[in-house]
Amino acid sequence: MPVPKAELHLHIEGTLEPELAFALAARNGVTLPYADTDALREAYRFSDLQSFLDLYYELMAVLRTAEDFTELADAYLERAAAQGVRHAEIFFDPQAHTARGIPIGVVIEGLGASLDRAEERYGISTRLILCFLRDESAESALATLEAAKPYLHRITGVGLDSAEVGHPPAKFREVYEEAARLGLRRVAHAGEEGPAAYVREALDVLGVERIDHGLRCMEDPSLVDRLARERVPLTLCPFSNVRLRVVDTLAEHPLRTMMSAGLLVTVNSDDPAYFGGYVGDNFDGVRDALGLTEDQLRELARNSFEASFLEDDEARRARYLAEVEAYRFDAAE
Ligand SMILES: Nc1ncnc2[nH]cnc12
Ligand SMILES: [Zn+2]
Repeated sequence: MPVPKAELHLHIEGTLEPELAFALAARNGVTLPYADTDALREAYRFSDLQSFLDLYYELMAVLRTAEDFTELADAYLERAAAQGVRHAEIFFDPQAHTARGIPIGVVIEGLGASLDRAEERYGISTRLILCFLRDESAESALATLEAAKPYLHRITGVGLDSAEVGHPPAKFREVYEEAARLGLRRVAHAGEEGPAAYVREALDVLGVERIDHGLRCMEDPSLVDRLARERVPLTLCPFSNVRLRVVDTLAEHPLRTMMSAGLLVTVNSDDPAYFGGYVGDNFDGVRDALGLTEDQLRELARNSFEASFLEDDEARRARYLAEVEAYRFDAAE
């Protein structure tokens, strides 16, 4: 069994595997502009974040009913469990669905039906994080949070994703203030393609507790010092960074340098159906490409639970951390 871990940066729509996409397309009478799953996989060659997002939003057309969202989450949880995931904090993009006429309640209740039985079926505890699309307007983000109010019992926090450059965090000050008033936790993608200044802005203007990606903080040494001192978690996604050309190769990924700088980093899969692997595959990939030691892998697993939003269940966090300490790498596989 792989090392126990939490996954903290995972877009549920990014777990849509080609086989499920075609099955849902057939069920819902949606025509995809690809002949078959092989032709679709051929399209998974990305030049940057936007070229990925174009396909990611296009394929969402197959998700129409609550059952579709339940099936999508079930498929992710099953794969995640097999890769050692014990806790998952799952992003979803409501505006990508409401824009197609799918009510937000269908999305949340569909995902919720899967998450309600995740512990019993897959041994995974879960949280749901509602993300705003940063290339949509601030008003649209506010309307989305308003529409989510009947479902807040299912939502732990808010996030910010989609095309980063040109959409700085400060654009969403008001909706993050409202989210804080509602008692929601706050995270944001920053420093993936955008500059280190966006990471600072996410902390200072949006009050986020974790940064998703955050890679480009490395261009600003005083920001690195601050992130390390304040123990702000960074949810890294190594396979994603290679596929979206944020880094050239896995061997050049700054993960190790970031750990050495004292940063609280975690390893995650982002959009595993598109980027060549789930979170355990990302762990194996960086272990091999960067020559990580067992101690470093254990540190990454420990970090994932420390960075998780388990403050409402510290007993569970302690149990997971004990599992990490008891794990024997030499007995694996
Ligand atoms: N890596 C990523 N960056 C920004 N938005 C996303 N939405 C899904 N994956 C994303
Ligand atoms: Zn992401």
